[in-house]
Amino acid sequence: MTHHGLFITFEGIDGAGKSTHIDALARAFEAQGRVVTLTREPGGTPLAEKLRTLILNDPMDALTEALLVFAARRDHLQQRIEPALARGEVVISDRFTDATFAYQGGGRGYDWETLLNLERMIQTTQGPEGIFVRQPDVTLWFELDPEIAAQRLAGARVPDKFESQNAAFFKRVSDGYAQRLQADPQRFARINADQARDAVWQEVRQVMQHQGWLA
Ligand SMILES: Nc1ncnc2c1ncn2[C@@H]1O[C@H](COP(=O)(O)OP(=O)(O)OP(=O)(O)O)[C@@H](O)[C@H]1O
Ligand SMILES: Cc1cn([C@H]2C[C@H](O)[C@@H](COP(=O)(O)O)O2)c(=O)[nH]c1=O
Repeated sequence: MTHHGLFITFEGIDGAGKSTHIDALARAFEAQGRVVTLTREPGGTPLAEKLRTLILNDPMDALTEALLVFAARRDHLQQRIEPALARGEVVISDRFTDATFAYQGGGRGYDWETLLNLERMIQTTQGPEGIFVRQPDVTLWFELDPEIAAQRLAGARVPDKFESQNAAFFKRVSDGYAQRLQADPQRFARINADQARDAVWQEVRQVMQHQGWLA
């Protein structure tokens, strides 16, 4: 049986609980016979993982950060995401371009229009139906109060450059996500991340069932 590729992204502030559910979603698709590519941004290819180390650890200005995340994304799209989608796989990515608008646009205050231009340039794809700008089929936005996310992360691991930002930064990141949702409401599903893990998982599952992708 041939399948259409599906591109699903998880988004939200650090500590919102995304990673907790990504594996479970992959297993649920596999149980239905789908091949899954699990990946993350920044990262997902050897080159993009090298850029990730720089992005998460080295101080740099907002434009440099934006250019590096888009460079990593271009490699990721070309080497992993597009080939997997062409094979009909389910691609699940822990973050994608909405994170750039949220963190570099919202958190850092970098120019939104420039990010839109970079998005168009980096995600332009040549497919059988012509040229288009690649976007996820569905984006799950894990919404959580920054104070609660910080409590969840406290002591869990050594914080990186982003995780050590204050609550005001994460409030701007959340506002950035909200702005992306407003611009493309059909693509987004809001997940109430301020619930027990099982209740969060039920919401994730329901979104997939609503799309007709999971039984
Ligand atoms: N629903 C929940 N209730 C309480 N704690 C949770 C819940 N979901 C996840 N956690 C815990 O919160 C912490 C952060 O979760 P997780 O790593 O999944 O978040 P994340 O969104 O992937 O973060 P990051 O983007 O920084 O990697 C972990 O210690 C995890 O066990
Ligand atoms: C894709 C992307 C990510 N970031 C930030 C957001 C997070 O703080 C880190 C990634 O860490 P995670 O534990 O894997 O969530 O990178 C960003 O600032 N811009 C981006 O485009």
